[in-house]
Amino acid sequence: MIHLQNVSKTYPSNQGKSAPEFIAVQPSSLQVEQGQVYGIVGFSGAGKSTLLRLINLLEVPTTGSVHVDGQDLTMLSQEELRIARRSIGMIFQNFNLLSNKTALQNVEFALDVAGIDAASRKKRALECLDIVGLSDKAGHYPAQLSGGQKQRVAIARALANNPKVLLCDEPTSALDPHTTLSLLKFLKEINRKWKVTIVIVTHEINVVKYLCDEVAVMENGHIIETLDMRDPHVQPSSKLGRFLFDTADGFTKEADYE
Ligand SMILES: Nc1ncnc2c1ncn2[C@@H]1O[C@H](COP(=O)(O)OP(=O)(O)OP(=O)(O)O)[C@@H](O)[C@H]1O
Repeated sequence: MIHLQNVSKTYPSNQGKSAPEFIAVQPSSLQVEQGQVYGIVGFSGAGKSTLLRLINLLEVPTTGSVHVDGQDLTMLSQEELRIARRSIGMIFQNFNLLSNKTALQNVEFALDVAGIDAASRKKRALECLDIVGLSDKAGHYPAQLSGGQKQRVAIARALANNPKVLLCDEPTSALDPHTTLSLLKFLKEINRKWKVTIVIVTHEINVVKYLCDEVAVMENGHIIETLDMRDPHVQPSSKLGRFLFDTADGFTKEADYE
């Protein structure tokens, strides 16, 4: 479903033109099968979000190709890319809801962008709010919703166009443990019920253990190893992988890693 081949991302230095560029993602390859939940873990600044955003070309790769559902997104025109992106939903740590729109209008927005007419838009948006269990909050503004509810609206918006892929950028980082668990259960259900392929960036190894079929461990812009989480005897071979996985309570403290 997703195949990144030798993708890299370099940013110009903010220290002036003569300073060296910054390589956020070193040439990396990654393959995600249809229906998988794929995790990307690592410490802050490792390049996880950048790698995720390369999948829907929110970041244009400096090198390499990005195949999603059989199409090389780097070869598409802007209009073709706009259409291809309907198959790729995304949710963010801070929800990214429009504060001046209600829950319903936020979901409708994604359908509006996709050119769906007003009547069908409302019907589908209500359906999506129902899927996330928020029909009764359709008229509420983001400020009137809890963090977990906001993330559910964001998920409803991401699902509105029936995506094949859902990209999740630290979706539980702003949530308390109880809300996190209920959201993870919900993401699992979306994956199982609607066969949506999920890629999730997280720094919480518990999220990986609960949700992921496979995980890529990132350090300094490199994917240093990938692990099959379906294997009950899976053993990380990298120092960072062992540190992340062996932390007793599953939550990692970067300050403890040397
Ligand atoms: N637009 C940009 N311009 C310049 N540098 C950037 C840009 N976006 C990201 N970076 C840099 O690239 C590196 C990787 O960032 P990225 O957000 O991908 O890391 P991350 O692993 O997701 O970290 P976090 O968990 O803190 O979000 C960081 O050092 C960051 O400062």
